[in-house]
Amino acid sequence: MPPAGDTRRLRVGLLGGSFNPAHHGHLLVARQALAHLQLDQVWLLVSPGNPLKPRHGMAPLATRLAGAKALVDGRRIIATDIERIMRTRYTVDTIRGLKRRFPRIQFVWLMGADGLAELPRWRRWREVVRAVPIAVLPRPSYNHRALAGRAALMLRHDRRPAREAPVLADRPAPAWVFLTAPQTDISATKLRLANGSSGTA
Ligand SMILES: Nc1ncnc2c1ncn2[C@@H]1O[C@H](COP(=O)(O)OP(=O)(O)OP(=O)(O)O)[C@@H](O)[C@H]1O
Ligand SMILES: O=C(O)c1ccc[n+]([C@@H]2O[C@H](COP(=O)([O-])O)[C@@H](O)[C@H]2O)c1
Repeated sequence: MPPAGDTRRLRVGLLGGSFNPAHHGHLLVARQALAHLQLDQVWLLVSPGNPLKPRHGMAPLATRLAGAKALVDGRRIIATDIERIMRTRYTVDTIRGLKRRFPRIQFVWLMGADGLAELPRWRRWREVVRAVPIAVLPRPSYNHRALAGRAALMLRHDRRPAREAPVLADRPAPAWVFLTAPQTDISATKLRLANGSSGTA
């Protein structure tokens, strides 16, 4: 948190996800974002239901939220089901709702490289990009696909070098960076398979 008397606006990174279940890859991404982007907090937005993912195998929101809360410190990294409260599922609506509720916070959208590769499938994705700066975290086996994909190509003029990450939150959107950072190939899919669980247990 900024020191008392500091009038600098709070900088918050938003890591949206299913968290089915939450894992140490999420924690790594959140910690890297805090450090590289000089954020005050990261909020894990536990989704009521990713519009592109099947409902089958998706654990209840309360279970996924509890798992995410158990993983984080609840101070600089917090887990929230604010999308349930705002009744939003599409990111374009979530960001609009958050900016309305928290007009003084500077938000940055965070996602792994798989998110950048998938971005053109999101509802009104160009609007998302115009609404908030974006930081993409590297993820094994997705990085090349993401940087060679349609979103990266269409947004190439808005890409900022990774060394500008510390001021990304101050930049008007559209602006995005692809961070260089240590990577882990952990995924919720792998954990579900290892647990022999469909996610509903
Ligand atoms: N190992 C990882 N490295 C980088 N980013 C990650 C990693 N795991 C998850 N993320 C990012 O965290 C966000 C939420 O991910 P999500 O909850 O879907 O986890 P997941 O492991 O990708 O799940 P699943 O395997 O079920 O698709 C996404 O932006 C995703 O790219
Ligand atoms: O807005 C969309 O159309 C959209 C489509 C797919 C995924 N998202 C968001 O992307 C984030 C990552 O989702 P997930 O399930 O892959 O962890 C999460 O916040 C989702 O709500 C958003």
